[in-house]
This record gives sequence, structure tokens and C-alpha cells, in this order.
Amino acid sequence: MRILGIEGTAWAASAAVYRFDPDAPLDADADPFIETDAYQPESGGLHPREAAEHMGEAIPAVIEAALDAADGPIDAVAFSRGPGLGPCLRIVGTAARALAGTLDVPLVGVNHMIAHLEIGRHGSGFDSPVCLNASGANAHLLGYHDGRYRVLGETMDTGVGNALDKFTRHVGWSHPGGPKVEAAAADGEYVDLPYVVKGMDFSFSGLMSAAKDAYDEGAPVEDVCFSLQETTFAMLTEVAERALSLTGADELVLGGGVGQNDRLREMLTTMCADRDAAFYAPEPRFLRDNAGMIAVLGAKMYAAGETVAIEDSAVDPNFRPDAAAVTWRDDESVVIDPVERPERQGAEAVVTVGDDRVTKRRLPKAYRHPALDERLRRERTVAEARLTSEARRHGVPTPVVRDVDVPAATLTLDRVGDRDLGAALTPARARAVGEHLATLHDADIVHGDPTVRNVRLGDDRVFLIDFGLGYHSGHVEDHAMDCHVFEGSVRGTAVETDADAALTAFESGYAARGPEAVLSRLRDVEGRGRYQ
Ligand SMILES: C[C@@H](O)[C@H](NC(=O)OP(=O)(O)OC[C@H]1O[C@@H](n2cnc3c(N)ncnc32)[C@H](O)[C@@H]1O)C(=O)O
Ligand SMILES: Nc1ncnc2c1ncn2[C@@H]1O[C@H](COP(=O)(O)OP(=O)(O)OP(=O)(O)O)[C@@H](O)[C@H]1O
Ligand SMILES: [Fe+2]
Repeated sequence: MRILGIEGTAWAASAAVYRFDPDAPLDADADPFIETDAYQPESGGLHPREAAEHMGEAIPAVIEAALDAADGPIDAVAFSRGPGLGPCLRIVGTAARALAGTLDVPLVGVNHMIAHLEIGRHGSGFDSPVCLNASGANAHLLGYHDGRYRVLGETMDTGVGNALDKFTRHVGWSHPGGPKVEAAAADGEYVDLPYVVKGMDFSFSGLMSAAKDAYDEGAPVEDVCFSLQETTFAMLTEVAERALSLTGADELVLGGGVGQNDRLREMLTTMCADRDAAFYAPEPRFLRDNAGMIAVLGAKMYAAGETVAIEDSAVDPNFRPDAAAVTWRDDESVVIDPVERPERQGAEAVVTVGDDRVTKRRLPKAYRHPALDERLRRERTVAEARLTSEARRHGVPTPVVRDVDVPAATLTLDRVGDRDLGAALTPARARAVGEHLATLHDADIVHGDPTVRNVRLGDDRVFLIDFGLGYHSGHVEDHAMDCHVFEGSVRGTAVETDADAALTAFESGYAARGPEAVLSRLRDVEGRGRYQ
């Protein structure tokens, strides 16, 4: 069989043909033919109108080249339905419908972000990886769970490539900026920049403003580029490690154009090796936008009967990866391990659990620059000690802190509970988490990482642990983010009906003690389209 794939969400006008045997497992070595015509802006960043003009001009020829290479009949036409720039998507949608009509074959509507993930799963042969998408307009972590790709974490503002591109625009370099940052970084030295991770979500806006300011104030551009890479990629690597830790997965794949960066791949390789996880990054032509990934996912969807009628095939510029039902696979990624082990490797620390006491050591992370590593381990050890105690004074059950050794980044805590919430979620327990978070927020404390792994269950009490990402804030936005982190961790690990019941209870617990404004901001946070 032959699937023709068409990609055109932004800069890449691309078409591909993928041949496969529908009666055999997909062959990871069978190479799609790919033809791409890239849009290169004359100045500044991507202009949506110019990008669409380029798309309109370039698409017919790349499709022609793919049809020539097909060397036989096409069985289906797959195209990127979104997310992406509306004007580009509409051109590609129209071309795909016309072609499917002319060839009289079915149409397959592909989610571009899922395609970035599936091409890695396909190439690696992994069963159930967590996927880090590091692309221009997006940055997020996906894990397959309960019939969908769940968004375990994502950028709260711009995509990672766009963030780098904005910095290079500021210093007058041409688009795309990512490769230029990488080249300049080779001669740079480290300077401190803001590092923002909230649970498995993260933000680049403060970091990029600080980088621009540093440059404007005379810091050598090589140093800023070096530090931008060190900081941005350490954030992505950290959240990827958190996602592995939360879901119990031991495979990671990378997708997206920023994945072409050697330093990012090096950090992910180191992180995975240190926790005995397998890592796979596709070759560059499958990382950046390309129709090969659309054709390969198109083949899987087609084989599963996932075609779309012309009248239902409208494009969607905000097509989120968790909006697509995944009908072409039936295994499961999330394996919550309910066994209480005496030594646990969390995402950040090694925790040794004794009869009454627990020792938590934040060991150095080899993937991070030593200066950044030192700073994070110290700041988080101090924050955890302080906020764990402060929370308890406000009536939230937390472990008593027995000892703090800041230079060794080590805490000794009372042992609390006998299970993590992830292993035994109920509405009543989720409700208690809602009450506890509202109590913290009322005292201007943000937990920073309230996932189901950071809630411990005692006989009749629900404890919050792991305040290392916590800080003081009275802002509604920060309080809503805390709730968002909890809800994301429930959605990413519990089956839908259990998650629905738990989150209803969580929100009613929150509402009983906290202001309505936080829950309504939570709806805004969830609804924000992040394609910008
Ligand atoms: C929706 C779709 O249109 C969008 N596609 C996209 O952003 O193109 P992609 O090919 O995945 O990524 C392009 C980005 O990748 C960055 N990039 C390319 N090479 C890089 C490198 N060596 N280091 C860092 N960034 C790099 C570029 O600067 C640019 O921002 C997306 O996937 O988000
Ligand atoms: N005080 C405690 N009492 C009992 N168990 C604990 C305690 N502190 C930690 N644990 C156990 O160790 C695990 C990891 O601890 P913690 O979350 O503090 O580390 P971490 O490295 O920050 O992990 P992650 O970032 O993955 O949540 C917890 O999920 C819990 O099972
Ligand atoms: Fe992309």
C-alpha cells in the first residue's frame, strides 16, 4: 500500500510517500520518500501571509514529486489538520481534498504534534514512550494513557523554537535562530538566567526577556546563547525526567525541529542513561517539520480505519494532541508502581525510606551545567525545608523536618503515610488535596509541584510532600497553576471516569476553602491556545 502525506502547518511545504504492507507490522526501516520546499523569510520571523503565499506556490510541485516517486497507485491521502497557521493549513487541506477526490481514495486527517511523536515511536520500536516535542511553535510532553495522548506538561507561553528565534531577532540575526544560537554557544560561558518549571509545565517568557536584557547590557552574545541553551534545555530535560518518574515509563523519544540541537540531545541522553531509561531521537529530517511523519502516522491511522469524510475534514489551527482519539494502538504507557520501595529515585532526588525517617538527597544531575545544578539543588533544598514547616503551621499535614544539610542538598524528614495518592486515588482524598491547596494559597504559599506522587496517604490523613518547587505568592494565576498541575497529573495517570470523579471532588474541596476566582482562572489556563 502507498500513503501520500502532505505537511504544511507553517514553513515546510512537504509531500511524502510511504509504502507499507497492511498485513505486516510497520517496518521501521522502510523509508518514506520526502520532498520539501522551505519558506525562508526575507527579514524578521515567519509572516503568516507570506508563509501562506509560499505554501500555495510550493505545494503543487512537492506533491507532483511525491506522486512521481510513488511509482504505483496511492491508497490514501494523509494531511496535517493542525495545529498550525490557519492560512497555511487551509491551503494544504484544500490540496489534500482535491487530490483525494481526483484519485478517488480516502482522506486521513493527521494531528501534526502526534505525528512528531509517532515518527519517534516508529523509528525506535519502543512500546510506550513518553515523548518530548521540542518544536518551533510548541513544547510539550505527551504520554499515551486511556485511549489518548495526554499532555503531561507544556509551555505556558511560547514554543521553544519561537523563544530562541525571538532572541536572535532581537540581536539582528536571520530566521531561523535556533541553529545560530547553537553555533554561537560553542564559544560561550555560563551566566545565570531565570529557570521556571511548575510541575511538568514551564515558561520561557521571563527567561527570554532576561536574555535580551543581558545582551543589551553588554554581555557577550556567545555567553547569552550558551546560557540560553543550558537553561532552556535543562528545563526541558527536567520536565521529561519528571514525566518518566510520574508515569513509571522507561522510554523517551524526542520530536520537533529544536531536537536537531546536539546539546539538547546530549542532555536527554545523559538524563535517560542515569535513570536506566532508553532514549531515541529520530534523524534530523524526521525531527523538523516533514511530510514523512504525516505519511507514516497516516498509514497507521488508515490501517486502523481512521479516515475522514471530506465534509468533516476542516482544518483546526488549535488542534490539541489530546483532542484526537487514538484508535491505532491499544497498549498502555502509565504503569504506576504501587510497591513501597526502601530506596526511590524520584525525578529530582534519591529518597531512602526508613522506619520512621526519610532521607532525601538531591544528587548532582550530570546533564546540567554545574553552576545551574548547584543553584537549583541549594534553592530547592532551602525552599523545601522552609515551606514544608510553614505549611504545617497553617494546618496542612506535612512531614516534620528533622535536619537540613544545605551544602549536601540533603533533608531528613519524618516518614508520613503508607502510599502515594497515585496508587490509591479516591474522590475523598482528592477533595482533601483541594482543601489543603486552598489553605496553602490563603497563606500565600504555592506548592509548585502538587502531583499525585507528592501526596501521601496515612490512615486518616492526606499529607503534602516535596515542596522543593514551592514559593510565596498571592497571585490568582500562580494558585490556578498549582491546581492545574494537580489536575494534569490526575488526567495523566487515572482512567477518565476516575479522574472525572476525583477532579470534581478536588474542586469542591478547593471551593470550600478558597476563592472562586482561582477555579475560574483554572478554566482560562486550560483553554489557552498555545499556538503563537
Ligand atoms: C505547528 C508546526 O508548524 C510547528 N513547526 C515548527 O515549529 O517547525 P519545526 O521544524 O518543528 O521547528 C522549527 C524550529 O526549530 C528551531 N531549530 C532548528 N534547528 C535548531 C537547532 N540546531 N537548535 C535549536 N533550534 C533549532 C528553529 O529555530 C525553529 O524555531 C510545530 O511543530 O510546533
Ligand atoms: N516524608 C516522606 N514519607 C514517606 N514517603 C516519602 C516521604 N518523602 C518522600 N517519600 C517517598 O519518596 C517519593 C519521592 O519523594 P519526593 O517526591 O520528595 O522526591 P522527588 O525526587 O522530588 O520526586 P518527584 O519529583 O518525582 O515527585 C515520594 O513519591 C514518596 O513515595
Ligand atoms: Fe512541527
